[in-house]
Amino acid sequence: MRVAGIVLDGIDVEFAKPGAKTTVRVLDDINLEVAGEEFVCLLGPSGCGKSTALNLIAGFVPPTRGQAAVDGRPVTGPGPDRGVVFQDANIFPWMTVAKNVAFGPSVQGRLSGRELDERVSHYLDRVGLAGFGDHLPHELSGGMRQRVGLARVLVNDPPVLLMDEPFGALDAQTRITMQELLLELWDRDRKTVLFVTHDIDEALLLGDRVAVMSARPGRIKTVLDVPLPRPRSYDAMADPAFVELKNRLFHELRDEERHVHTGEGE
Ligand SMILES: Nc1ncnc2c1ncn2[C@@H]1O[C@H](COP(=O)(O)OP(=O)(O)OP(=O)(O)O)[C@@H](O)[C@H]1O
Repeated sequence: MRVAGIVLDGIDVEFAKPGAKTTVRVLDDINLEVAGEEFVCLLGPSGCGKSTALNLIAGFVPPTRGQAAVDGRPVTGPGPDRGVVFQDANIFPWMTVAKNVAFGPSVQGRLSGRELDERVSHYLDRVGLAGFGDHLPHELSGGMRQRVGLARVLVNDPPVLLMDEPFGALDAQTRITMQELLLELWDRDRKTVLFVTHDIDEALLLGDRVAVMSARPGRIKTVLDVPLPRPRSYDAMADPAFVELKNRLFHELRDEERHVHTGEGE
């Protein structure tokens, strides 16, 4: 099956300044193509517009200029072809894990009760939560809640996954476990992924390419290939190619952080 790609073509996004009649430009002439089944990480300093770019592809934010397209169709709003995973797992606290995962497909109403149960247990199994279907979210750790968040999106089988720092709130060890889980899921069931992060290790461990954004207004400053073999695991971080790329990205990001702190580009 051909999987949808993403195209950002000449995108500007401007927001109204609170209390003023002027606008502030957050994204400036963003051009980026993510091929079908490609995993691209969007890396940049805080406030450079990474989430805005992701929200634009998700259809939550309209462009001021330019156009975003998924699978060749212009993005005009949210749609089932794009699954979005946020830092906060975004799960309903009053529903069991299984009911949370079943929520999307049950709203669509296309599956029989039995098909839905099978699908939910399949995805719970895939994210390592077999046996936790009856638990309530408050009974789970942060990592487990994020597994539920992933299953909730994967169960709809969207061809495109948009992930906004999904592991950003987790402790270091859990974060690595979740990164390895995502690698394993993606290796088996390729999707087109745009993954926002400000963590260089995470970007290099996960991505086929890393697009580095400049400080505000956000532009795509550099796009690096990550030629590390797959399947990857945490051990990839010891690869000399990883260390070299990390060094390059560190300097790219440090330059941009300096712009943030000196107010350049505002
Ligand atoms: N809806 C909005 N209205 C006005 N300003 C906004 C809106 N959304 C984002 N911004 C501003 O746009 C800028 C970029 O925000 P965005 O969240 O996209 O950056 P980011 O790179 O994801 O940041 P971080 O890494 O800190 O999460 C920020 O200055 C933010 O305050």
